[in-house]
Amino acid sequence: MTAIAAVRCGRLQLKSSLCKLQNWSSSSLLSSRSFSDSASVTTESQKQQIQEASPPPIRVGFTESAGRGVFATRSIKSGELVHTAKPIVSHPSFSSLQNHNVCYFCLKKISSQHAVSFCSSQCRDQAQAFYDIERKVSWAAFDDYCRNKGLKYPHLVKRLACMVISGVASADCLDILQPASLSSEMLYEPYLLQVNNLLRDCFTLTCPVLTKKWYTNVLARIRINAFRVELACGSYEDLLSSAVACVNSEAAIGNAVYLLPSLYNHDCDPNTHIIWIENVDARLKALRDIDEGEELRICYIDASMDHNARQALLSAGFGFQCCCLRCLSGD
Ligand SMILES: C[S@@+](CC[C@H](N)C(=O)[O-])C[C@H]1O[C@@H](n2cnc3c(N)ncnc32)[C@H](O)[C@@H]1O
Repeated sequence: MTAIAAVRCGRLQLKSSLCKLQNWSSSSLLSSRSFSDSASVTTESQKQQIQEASPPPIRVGFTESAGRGVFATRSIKSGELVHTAKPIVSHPSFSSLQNHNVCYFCLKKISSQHAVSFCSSQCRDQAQAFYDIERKVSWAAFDDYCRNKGLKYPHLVKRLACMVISGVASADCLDILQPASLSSEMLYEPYLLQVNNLLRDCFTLTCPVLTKKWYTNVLARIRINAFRVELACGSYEDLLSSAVACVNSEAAIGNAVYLLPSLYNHDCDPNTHIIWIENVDARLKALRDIDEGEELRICYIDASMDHNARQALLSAGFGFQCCCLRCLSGD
């Protein structure tokens, strides 16, 4: 289903969801941060106050050809932090778990003896409810299968399932996001059935909402909305290569799905990028001056690829043909 079709099919639901999204202050998933790194702002506490006082200078609206998108409500300066976002769901990568080097909740770098460790008591507390569920189940078969097949999304589904069972997330929390169209061949791919069976078997204590339909719906949304989380190694600028989503990488510390960042459309010459400095909390920063009313777009893939490779990846991974100015120029 294309973006437009998805919007048409779910108009009523999307309208009410959009109203919720525009009500920034009531959304616990968004932090209302927006500030300029100007010289007049000198101290961290002043920055903090401004961040907390200002709503982000953006709104969600409909584009002409790419479904919903994010638009500037005022001019935004190059380098400005547009907003930050906490994930709806996240999970460390296999290599992070193997190397015991990230917090199991926020993905902050740590060094530990165990695959499951937390960087702070706050992270432990926030993870407690779903981790208690997770610990009741033996995941060995599920983990082995996913590792051998190189699958990362089922881990996001596994964590979301535990969050739903523990009551910290609702079963429909990803419904607002655009789903990928999963072809019938994909739906009946042996691995998908296998993972679904493994997941169902793991929940012998079963939650009635976690049906195969739930799993398929969640996976369809995760497929095009999950970000690969890669820390920016302390450098704030020149991070275009970090502004990628949904591509395989050994460097990734984990994967995560966010609400507002999922509504940014793609451009091969983006005006905004998404970066991670310390942990899974995402920062959306302007890459150049953006005019009021202009759409903010990020790059989903490695922008250094050539035209044909970019088009092929966007078509296969996200189901659209890119018509950005760079692609139209043949670059
Ligand atoms: C992560 S979502 C972005 C938000 C989406 N437009 C929505 O309404 O939820 C990715 C999807 O948006 C659409 N999209 C994003 N960038 C696009 C572009 N440059 N041209 C056409 N469609 C685009 C595609 O359908 C893609 O699968």
